[in-house]
Formats: sequence, structure tokens, C-alpha cells
Amino acid sequence: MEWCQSIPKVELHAHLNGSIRDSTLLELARDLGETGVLVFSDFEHVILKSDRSLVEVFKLFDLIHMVTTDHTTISRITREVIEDFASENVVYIELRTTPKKNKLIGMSKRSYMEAVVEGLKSINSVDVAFMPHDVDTHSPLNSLSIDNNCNVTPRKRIYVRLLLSIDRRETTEDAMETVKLALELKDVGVVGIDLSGNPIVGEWTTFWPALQFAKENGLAITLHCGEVPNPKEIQAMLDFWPQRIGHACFFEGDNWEKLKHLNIPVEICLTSNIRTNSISSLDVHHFAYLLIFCDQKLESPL
Ligand SMILES: CNc1ncnc2c1ncn2[C@@H]1O[C@H](COP(=O)(O)O)[C@@H](O)[C@H]1O
Repeated sequence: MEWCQSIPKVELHAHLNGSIRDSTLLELARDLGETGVLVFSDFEHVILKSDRSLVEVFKLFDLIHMVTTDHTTISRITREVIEDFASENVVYIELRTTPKKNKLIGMSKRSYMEAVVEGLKSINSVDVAFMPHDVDTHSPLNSLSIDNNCNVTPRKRIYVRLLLSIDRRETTEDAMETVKLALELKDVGVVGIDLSGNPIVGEWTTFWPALQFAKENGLAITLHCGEVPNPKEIQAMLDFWPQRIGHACFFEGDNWEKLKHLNIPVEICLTSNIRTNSISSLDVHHFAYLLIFCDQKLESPL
């Protein structure tokens, strides 16, 4: 475990509101409980439960979103999430989040993302390189920090890229707004679009125009794909040829063949898949199958 903690890591599948510290969630919920908006003990029980089905996961996200509504909180959780990943020696992270609107508090998708960027700017415990011009490809991962006594110590550096998520509950217009926002925010490190949300909700074709527009304009696309059995959707998503897909729990023979043929990498989430019961045990997880396939490819690169 210590070894796992200490090696430098790359994190490609982190949802902002899925990575919040429990202590922060409980603190925010306690505050909201005092105003009568929610019952704190119910919230606490749900947060501290470690295993939950996929259906329960999405109920949990609705609860989490109740306590992370305002700009200040979005900035705070962004800061904490990046600090936590850096403390585990993640050196490159693609953080994804669904830009949200809330007229009641004057939040637009843009102002939500501005709050995320504010959060990144406010981090001072580690060096955060999140704008493309922050990246000096020749610099080591650790930069130097000099304290008042002129002692020089290496500082951790984490490279952050952002993906904007489209939630499957959204409309075609919402999705298009997210893609246009992503294009406008390229300068602050937005590199792509993710399609996520409850996989049994909506039709992915609703988002096809926005995803196609994103692709035509140079944004990378990653799709949550095959998190539940849905052969038609899996085939169509692979035909769309995204840069990456997430999960792939319910792939069958043909799907794997197509995935390999198109060379589409899979973002595997072992803990998530086991905890949500999407996969019954690690022994039968498709991770091993994909690892063997990658190994074979490396051995015979032609
Ligand atoms: C467990 N597997 C999953 N499958 C699909 N979508 C998921 C997910 N886990 C998280 N999300 C998506 O990420 C949102 C929370 O982060 P943000 O509010 O965007 O930062 C959830 O509401 C859901 O849309």
C-alpha cells in the first residue's frame, strides 16, 4: 500500500463531486441541516455507507449536489480534491465535472466553471499547472520552494486538465452549451468532454449533435459506456469512435473486437465497479483481459 501511495500516478477518471472529502461533505450537510433544508442524520448515514448499488450511487450524487451548490463551495471542493490527489502523489489529473446552472443563486454553467478555476488558482500547498502555458515540458515534476530562511525544498507539482461532463439527464441544448463553454475555456486547461450520469436514464443520441460538434472542434471525447447491459448503445458509442471510454463492464465479444480494432483505451474503475456491484469480483473483472491484450500488443507492435 505504501508503495502504491509513493509512486507518481496519473488519474484520468475523477469526477469532482465524486471525490469530495467525507469531512467536507459532513460539514456542509451539518450547516444545511441547521437551516432545515435536510436532515443531517439521514445524510450522514448515506455518506458513511461504503458499498452502494449503482442506483444508490446516483441518489447519493443528488444529495451531494444539494450541499455543493454555491460558487464558494465549488471553489473549495476543487481546491481540496486537487490537494488530496497531490498528497497521494498524483502528478497528472484530468478532473471532470458537470457545469451546473441555478438561477436562484445566479449560477450559470460559465460561472460554475469560473468557480472551479478560482479553486485551482487558490491552491498554494502544491504547484498546480493547469493552464497550457503553465506547462514547461523541461521542468522536473518537483519544483523548488524557498522559505524565509533560504532553505530550498522540493515542492510537489500537479498538472491539471479539465473535462466538462454532460449529464444524461440534460437536453441537447444543455449539452451544446457545455461544449461551447469547453471551447471557450481551452485557455484554462479544458481539453475534452465526458458523457456521464445514470446510464439507465435518457438516450445517448440526445447528445450526439453536441458530441459531434465537440469532436469537429478538436475536443477529446470520453463516454461512459457499457456500465449497464445495453448492446445497441455500446455498439453505437464505439462507432462514434471516442478517444476513450469509461467502465466497459457489460461488453461482449463483438464489442471487445471493435474496441481493439479502433484502439480505444478504457478508463477502468476497479473500486467503483466492485462497490456498485457492476462486477461481482476482481477475479472476473475485465481489467485482466485488457491487460493481457495490451501486453500482447507491446510484444508485437506491428
Ligand atoms: C459510478 N459511475 C458513474 N457513472 C456515470 N456517471 C457518474 C458516475 N460517477 C459519477 N458520475 C457523474 O458525475 C457526477 C458527479 O460529479 P460532478 O457533479 O460532475 O462533478 C454525477 O452526478 C454523475 O453525473
